[in-house]
Amino acid sequence: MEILKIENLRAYYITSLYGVERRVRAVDNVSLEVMENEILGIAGESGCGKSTLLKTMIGLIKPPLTILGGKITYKFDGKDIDIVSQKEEINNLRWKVFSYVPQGSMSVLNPTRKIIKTFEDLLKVHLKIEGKEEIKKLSEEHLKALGLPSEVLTSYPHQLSGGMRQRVTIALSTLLKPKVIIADEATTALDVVVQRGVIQLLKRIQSEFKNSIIIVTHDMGVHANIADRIVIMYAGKILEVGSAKDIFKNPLHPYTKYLIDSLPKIGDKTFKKSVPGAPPSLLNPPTGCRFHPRCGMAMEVCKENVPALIDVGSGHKVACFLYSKEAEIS
Ligand SMILES: Nc1ncnc2c1ncn2[C@@H]1O[C@H](COP(=O)(O)OP(=O)(O)OP(=O)(O)O)[C@@H](O)[C@H]1O
Repeated sequence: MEILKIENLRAYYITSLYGVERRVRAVDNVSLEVMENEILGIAGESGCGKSTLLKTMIGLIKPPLTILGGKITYKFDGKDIDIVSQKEEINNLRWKVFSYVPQGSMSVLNPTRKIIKTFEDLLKVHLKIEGKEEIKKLSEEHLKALGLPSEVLTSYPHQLSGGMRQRVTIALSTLLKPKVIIADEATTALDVVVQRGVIQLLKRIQSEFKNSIIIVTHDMGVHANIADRIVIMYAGKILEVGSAKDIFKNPLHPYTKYLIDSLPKIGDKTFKKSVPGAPPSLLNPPTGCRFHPRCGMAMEVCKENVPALIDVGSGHKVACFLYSKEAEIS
């Protein structure tokens, strides 16, 4: 069963300079389902719209970011809540239904307060728990369940290592047992050993609480380690979705093939080809398939029509005219 459904979402940054309107088409007609009890990875190069897609999922929609169409529906307690048309519901959903782990842990933890204070705020506001002893007990139990030392509660953020701070941030975001955890580049800027600790923590949370985790990173190595399914984004669109096994063993879209082929393999000393050309500007993206100017397989149709994202079997979806003639309806 799906817990979150995104349908035909268009989220643009609309600005105006000297009376001239600029539209950055960061998320352009994107549809996606997040299933219960899965780790979904969202991959793609810098600027392709990954963070914008996450922002819309958590209802962080402030100008210049504007939703021009589509739905973002959370399903819980037998209800469907579309946070585009029911913005006022976002505060009821945050922390309990979804929580967000942002890129830098220091932006969540107050540097002037001990960690326990941040746990306390969350428990007081959302669960109306006031007793200091009960707050301490619940916080300690939660950290213990996640294999983290409870001593961190009496520390200030600067007394912890970057990796521990990130893990504490993740622990905080799971304190109220949300059904969906949305993590933006949670492992970026951490060294590989610390990165492994964070990945293990996310996996442990998922197996413990059976919730869904959405993890955004450009690092395909992290996706290989953690994701059940992977979404490949390019220039504001989804080009491919599939199980991690399908994406790594049987990538279909020429762009995904480049991404996978460029990954280093032990013992393989062959030259790795990078994707030719540069990512397009989302102010004025190419017509047709947005990848066609960089694609070695491009055909005439790719220049004019936008390929629809089609299921080619077992939930493996691809938007490419090599696999289906169906074009997107705009
Ligand atoms: N506040 C903003 N105003 C205008 N354009 C923006 C704004 N924020 C992001 N963009 C543009 O939207 C597009 C998508 O950006 P986004 O941050 O979603 O990409 P990303 O894939 O998450 O990249 P990264 O991995 O570098 O964070 C980019 O072209 C970016 O320049």
